[in-house]
Amino acid sequence: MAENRTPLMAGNWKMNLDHQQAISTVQKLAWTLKDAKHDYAAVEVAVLPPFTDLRSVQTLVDADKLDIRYGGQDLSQHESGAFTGEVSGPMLAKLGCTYVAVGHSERREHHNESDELVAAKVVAALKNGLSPILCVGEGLHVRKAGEQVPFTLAQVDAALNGLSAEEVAKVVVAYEPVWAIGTGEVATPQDAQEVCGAIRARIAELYDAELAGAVRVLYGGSVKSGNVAQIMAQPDVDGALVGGASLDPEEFGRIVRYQSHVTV
Ligand SMILES: O=C[C@H](O)COP(=O)(O)O
Repeated sequence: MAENRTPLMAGNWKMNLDHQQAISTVQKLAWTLKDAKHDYAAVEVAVLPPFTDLRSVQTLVDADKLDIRYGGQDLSQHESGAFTGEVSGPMLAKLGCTYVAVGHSERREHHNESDELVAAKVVAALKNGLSPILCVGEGLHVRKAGEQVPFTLAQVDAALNGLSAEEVAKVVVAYEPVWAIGTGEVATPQDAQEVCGAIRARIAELYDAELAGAVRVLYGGSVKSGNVAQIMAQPDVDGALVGGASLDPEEFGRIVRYQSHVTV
C-alpha cells in the first residue's frame, strides 16, 4: 500500500441480503465503525448490494449522512431500451452509486461475459460517472500452468483498450484469482503482490508511471480480518474486494480497520 493511494475496502454482497437486511447490515457497519472512530478519509468503505437493495441503502446513507459508499454488482453496456432484466448506468448513477463491479469472474463464468463485453461495460460505467471496479484474475488451471500474470494482463489490456488516461484514473482494478473466491483458499500475500504489481506495471506501460501510481489495485478472494493485514502490507495492494466476510458487519468492520489494533 503506497501512501498516496487511499485504500478501499469494498464488500461485494453477491446475491445475499434483501433490502431490509441491507438496512440493518449497513446500520451495524456504520455503528461498528463509529464506535472504532474510523477515519473514512484514511480507508474508504463501500458496499455493493444487490440491485433491489440500492434504493434502501441510498435512503439510509443520505438520512444518516454516512461516509459509506455503495454501488452495483454489474450494469448493462446499454443506456436504455428493450433489454429485459438489465440495469443501466444512468439508473445506478441516479441512485447515487459511486462504484459498479464489472467483469466479476462469476459474471464471466455464469453469464459468459467476454472481454469485449466487459470493456463495453467499463465504458458504460465511466460514461455515467461511475467508477468501475474491474475484476480480473485467473482460474486454477491457469495458475497451475504458471500463466497467471500474462492471463490477467490480457484481461486488463482488453478492458482498458481505447480508454484515455483521464478515464483510467477513475478505474479501480480488482485482482481476484478465481481459485481463491469463496473457497477459503486465500492467495499468499506474495501471490497477490505478484499480479497486483504486474497490473500496475502494465498501466505504466500503457499510459505512464504517474497514472499507474494513482490507480488503486485491490485483491479479492477469501479476505478475512485474520489475513487482510498481511495482504495490505504488499506495496501494490490498495484494498480488498470482500465477498463472504462482508456480509457480517462486525467482521467487515475489522477488515476495514486492518491498520488498527483496536478491537471493533
Ligand atoms: O467479489 C468478491 C470476491 O469474489 C471474493 O469473494 P470471497 O471473499 O467470498 O472469497
